[in-house]
Amino acid sequence: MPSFPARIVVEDLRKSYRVATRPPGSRAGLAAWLPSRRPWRTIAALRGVTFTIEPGTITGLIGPNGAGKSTVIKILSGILRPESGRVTVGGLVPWAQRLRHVGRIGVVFGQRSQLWWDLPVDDGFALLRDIYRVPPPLYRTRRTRLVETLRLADFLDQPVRQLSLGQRMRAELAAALLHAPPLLILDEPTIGLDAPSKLAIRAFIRDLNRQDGTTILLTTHDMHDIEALAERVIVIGDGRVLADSPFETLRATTLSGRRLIASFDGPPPTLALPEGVTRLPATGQTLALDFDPARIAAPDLIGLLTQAGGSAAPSPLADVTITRPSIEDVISRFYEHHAPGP
Ligand SMILES: Nc1ncnc2c1ncn2[C@@H]1O[C@H](COP(=O)(O)OP(=O)(O)OP(=O)(O)O)[C@@H](O)[C@H]1O
Repeated sequence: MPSFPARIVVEDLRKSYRVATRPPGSRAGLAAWLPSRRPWRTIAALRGVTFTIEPGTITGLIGPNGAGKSTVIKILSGILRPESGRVTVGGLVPWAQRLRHVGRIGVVFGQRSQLWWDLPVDDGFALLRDIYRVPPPLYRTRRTRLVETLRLADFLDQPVRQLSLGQRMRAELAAALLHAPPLLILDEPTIGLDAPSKLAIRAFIRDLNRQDGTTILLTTHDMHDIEALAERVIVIGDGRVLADSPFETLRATTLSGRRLIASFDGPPPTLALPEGVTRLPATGQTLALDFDPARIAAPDLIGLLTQAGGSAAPSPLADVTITRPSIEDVISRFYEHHAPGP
């Protein structure tokens, strides 16, 4: 069990990046190499982010590309220092008390390795044991358990660079957990993995949370990760928190809609859409509509399709399917709805 509660408190977090801009043209390009001549611009990555995460929970941090998720993760991991705002993780300020802090967290970046590329996996583990000063009895127990649950035995003696992506991800998880941290931060833990590997990683994360009470914070673009794991979802967009709710609330409020796909034997009709119905881009002889069944019943909507067409005879309706939107659809519409202003 974790030895201290990994409560995360983030208040009004702000962070900007200063980037050099390069005006077009080779002469301007050369001048841009001189620091004094270089034009700079500022990117506001976080514009006041606030949330609290309770120990023992699994929280998903989601948002479109460039929203600020990795910046939050890097600040929570102690890699980056914000411009302003307050952050404590289990009472420690990550960037100010970094050494103590990193001994209490595990971090896995799906796109980067914390293991040594040319070293066998097990040698990397031993190095991490020394770096984190893990007491030998704890190390032995943890290593044995992680090797077993993450099925590492077959490739412990192989250099990391020879591993498949799925094997490397499992080794990375073990590496992040050797020192038994009460908080595990995962940045895109299933990126690029095949379906069975994704399932295995999700099952491992869930068990870790249930059995050890480890607090989990993960970013992902894979909504199946969120559906399988996150009891709570924080949506970040344009450096701000757009939504923060239990996953079930997000599901109930946004997944109640239905999608109707109708195909016609000819051009689809032009419709005056009733309230609660939105037309989606569709091609050829197909019409796609999202509708709220509380406002218009499916048979009534189908009735409209068969009668529509103005003065011309409507194309005959060939087929109709009604589906629930996937969590991906819901989230991408949510992002569109909250798109940053100019
Ligand atoms: N080192 C950096 N230097 C300059 N700008 C940066 C840097 N890191 C991030 N940014 C900018 O800050 C903003 C937030 O980036 P961040 O990587 O936090 O987003 P993200 O939500 O993790 O995106 P993604 O889903 O694409 O990984 C973006 O506009 C990005 O271009």
